[in-house]
Amino acid sequence: MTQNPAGTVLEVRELTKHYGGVRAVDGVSFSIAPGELLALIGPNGAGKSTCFNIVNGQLKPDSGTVRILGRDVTGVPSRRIAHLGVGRTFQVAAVFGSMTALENVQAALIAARGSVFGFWRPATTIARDEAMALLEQTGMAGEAERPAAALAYGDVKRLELAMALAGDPRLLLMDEPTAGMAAAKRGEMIALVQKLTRSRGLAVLFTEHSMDVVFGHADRVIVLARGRLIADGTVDEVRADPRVREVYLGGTAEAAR
Ligand SMILES: Nc1ncnc2c1ncn2[C@@H]1O[C@H](COP(=O)(O)OP(=O)(O)OP(=O)(O)O)[C@@H](O)[C@H]1O
Repeated sequence: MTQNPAGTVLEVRELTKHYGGVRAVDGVSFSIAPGELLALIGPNGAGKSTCFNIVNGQLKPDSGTVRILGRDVTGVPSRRIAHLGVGRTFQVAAVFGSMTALENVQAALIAARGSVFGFWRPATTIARDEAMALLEQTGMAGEAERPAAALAYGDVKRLELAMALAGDPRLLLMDEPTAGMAAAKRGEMIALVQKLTRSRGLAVLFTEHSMDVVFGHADRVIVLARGRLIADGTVDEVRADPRVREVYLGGTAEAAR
């Protein structure tokens, strides 16, 4: 098992959440260091969403702790977690369709900064250069002036990533970042996330169903099965783990390839 005792950004300890008799999450512990891209995987019903939603503050655990940058945020609501150095992207992209890509990122920067921008400045000039820089980093500079509603699906996901970076997060939580994308685009998207993880020293936790995405790009993989953490290691370690092969061979054989 791989451990990250030093410089931990996210530390999850003994998380448990039951629904009646169902142990959705059962004593799960893991951590993420800066510059690390960590995939959370597992078969259907394994507890991924429950675990992810406890970390992002949407759900309260029955027991256990979530620490972000050393601070106990267990049960702190998502809107407050966002102000503690955490960025998020969603399965269903959350952008304003009638606004341009640039305006969407400007709005995200304004939301992240609160009132630090002077009220006398016209809205269109606020944080324009920073917003453009984020669009450049996500390969979206060429689409800056297009309304978000007119963007291709993959570009909306890139825009959402640019917006999630607006608060200059240390931890990025991505719920199925490649959901709904064609195979080739999935690889491009996660390669971009991988590059940003390195260049910004981000800690990234992402859930993912595509094993090509996970095994091609994650630094570490944690595997849930029936609420329990059954593996935590590098791609090679996890792929070779007999328990992982067993749970996936019961459903899809893809993970064992
Ligand atoms: N609100 C709820 N009420 C009752 N049971 C729930 C609730 N949410 C999740 N569960 C149960 O908890 C278990 C874990 O569900 P969860 O959605 O976290 O798994 P998952 O790994 O994200 O699954 P999937 O890949 O299918 O999205 C499942 O047995 C599910 O039926």
